[in-house]
Amino acid sequence: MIVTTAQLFKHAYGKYAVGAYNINNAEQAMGLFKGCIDSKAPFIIQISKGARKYTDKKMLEAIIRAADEIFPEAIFAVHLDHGDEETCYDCINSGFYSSVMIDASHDPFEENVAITKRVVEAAHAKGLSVEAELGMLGGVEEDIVVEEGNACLTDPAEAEEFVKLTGCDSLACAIGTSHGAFKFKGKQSLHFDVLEKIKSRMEGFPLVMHGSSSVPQDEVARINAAGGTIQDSMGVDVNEYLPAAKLGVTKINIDTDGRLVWTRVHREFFKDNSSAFDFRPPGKIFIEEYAKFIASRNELLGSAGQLEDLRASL
Ligand SMILES: O=C(CO)COP(=O)(O)O
Ligand SMILES: O=C[C@H](O)COP(=O)(O)O
Ligand SMILES: [Zn+2]
Ligand SMILES: [Zn+2]
Repeated sequence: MIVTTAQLFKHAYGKYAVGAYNINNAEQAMGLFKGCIDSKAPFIIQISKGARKYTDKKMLEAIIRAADEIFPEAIFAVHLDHGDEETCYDCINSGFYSSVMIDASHDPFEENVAITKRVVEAAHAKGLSVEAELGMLGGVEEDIVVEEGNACLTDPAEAEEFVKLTGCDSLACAIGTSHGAFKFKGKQSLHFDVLEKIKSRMEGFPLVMHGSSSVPQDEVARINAAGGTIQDSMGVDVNEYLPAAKLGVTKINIDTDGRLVWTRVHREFFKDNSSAFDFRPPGKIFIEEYAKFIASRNELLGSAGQLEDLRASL
């Protein structure tokens, strides 16, 4: 069942975070739905601009609608990830999306406010919610690369002002994470001090954490043992998901870690079966492994086991 992100956030706020997972194809959809049903968790499907172009946005929509029929117990929202203004309007008018993210965080503050305001107006007129972004994460997102030194944390006073000015429904804050597989050289903690300050100014307002993959070291080691050359790096400490959730982070975005599962499964499969050429055997393994990965993340986010309580509240 497709619901709004607002319904998911209302149930989760201050207690747990809803996992927001990017998908691009049928295998990811099957693994995601299976993992969320196995762990009894609500979830958010994220669709990036790149995912909309990978096969075709209509193909992805059809896959998700089919998954909804195959897994009738599932409760989820469909969200545009890192949208520009034009893509936001396309999604708002599609009748399929629950919410959109307008990411104008790379523009100056005033510009970010103006663009976000326009999207909020269009989205609210059709009953959709809007996630906006303030501050700048490091790493790679779509075609933008932000070097570590240029990333900047969200300013709590600015965040409060931004939300007042734009009327957005949730805010992606930069609290020390970055996109992609190359996050931190050593172990690093989230900036809980910044998060606490943001929360104290905006009690009850849902915050979003991007760049939340953990880049599991054993996963990277297995990929490299099977021929990969993924460089040494650390991700977000998974034990910090729940403390962040208690401070108002209601949506946690995880994409890279799922790609690492895909890479490990396929590298190992073809290393062990060098004459194989049927994509279905590794595809089947991937679906199972991705489902297990998703269930493990939902446990850490605290969303596991929330499905029936959420259903009763709708
Ligand atoms: O923020 C994300 C999608 O918007 C994903 O972050 P990761 O690259 O850490 O998985
Ligand atoms: O933040 C970006 C997401 O991980 C989506 O990545 P993508 O644009 O390669 O689909
Ligand atoms: Zn951004
Ligand atoms: Zn992101």
